[in-house]
Amino acid sequence: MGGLGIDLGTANTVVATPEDGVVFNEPSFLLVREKDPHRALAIGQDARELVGRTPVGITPVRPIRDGVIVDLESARTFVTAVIKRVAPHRSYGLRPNGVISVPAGATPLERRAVLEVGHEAGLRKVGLVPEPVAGALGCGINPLEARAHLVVDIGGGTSEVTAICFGGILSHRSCRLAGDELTTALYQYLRAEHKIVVGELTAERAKVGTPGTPDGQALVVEGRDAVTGRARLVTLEIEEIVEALRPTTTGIVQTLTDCLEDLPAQAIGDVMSEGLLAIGGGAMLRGLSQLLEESFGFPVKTAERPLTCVAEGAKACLEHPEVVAAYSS
Ligand SMILES: Nc1ncnc2c1ncn2[C@@H]1O[C@H](COP(=O)(O)OP(=O)(O)OP(=O)(O)O)[C@@H](O)[C@H]1O
Repeated sequence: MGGLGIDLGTANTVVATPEDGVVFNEPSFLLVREKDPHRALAIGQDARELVGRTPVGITPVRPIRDGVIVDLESARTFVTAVIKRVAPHRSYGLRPNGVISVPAGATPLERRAVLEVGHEAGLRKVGLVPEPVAGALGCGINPLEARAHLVVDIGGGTSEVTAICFGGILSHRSCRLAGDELTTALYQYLRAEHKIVVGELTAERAKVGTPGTPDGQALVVEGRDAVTGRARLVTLEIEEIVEALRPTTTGIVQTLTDCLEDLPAQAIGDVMSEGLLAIGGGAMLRGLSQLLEESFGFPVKTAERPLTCVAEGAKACLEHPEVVAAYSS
């Protein structure tokens, strides 16, 4: 059976299909003409690259904030363009079915907005699944078994901590301390401590690290001196980055603590023996899994593919509608 598993994220949108796996994995950005907001000029990476250098009359839009749709019209334009991009090459028939992930804490109104956008963007049947449930499924965990699983999803806009068991949510907490906030914290640290102003993309690169370089290697960051305005380089040791981000990561630890406090004792036993599953791009932050293990004393397993496991789980739901049905309320 065909169809699309869709993770509509604040930072990235990922689409997976049963036939081909991940077929779209790009930033949730859209570029439109102000006079014609229904037509996408560019989406994803192409649109993201133009941020900060768009000509007059053209606007970059992020239709998703904190995991939920903030602008129905641009979300519809964005999702329609994404489906057009991934669907023509495949034999889905005219209107593919879709399962879309939503934050576990989404309100009924926010869930309805996603359903509406899915239908209007051309999907035939649309199912919704909570992100931690999809993420767990995408990592090979059965979210219907009679055993508690604790999932932390550190995305672009929010960190969500959710305990799931037997088709239901045991406890859930979320905070707005996630990838975007970590990037902002690093930007502010560089300005305050090193008197250097960097671009958003530079701060993001410093947070993520350079692919292919060893984890402990220092980073050289380029920016503008806050006083003289001249270009300047700063070398940042990894330990310094970890410390600069400490106030934000401590907030994420607090959210986990709050969620654990709501858990029944029997479920705590499951979590102690099985540990915590960390998903979302922020789960790859250097030093984070060690911090969580030190704070809670149980193992932390970072997903093998933290950025795509939610879409892969949503795709798996196409073949397991019982998961969508169980977690639909
Ligand atoms: N190696 C890395 N280290 C730290 N952060 C990373 C790394 N790779 C990606 N990120 C961050 O992960 C975030 C994106 O994660 P993800 O795609 O899971 O979020 P999202 O699903 O779009 O957001 P949300 O769940 O809030 O809607 C970005 O802030 C990005 O900077």
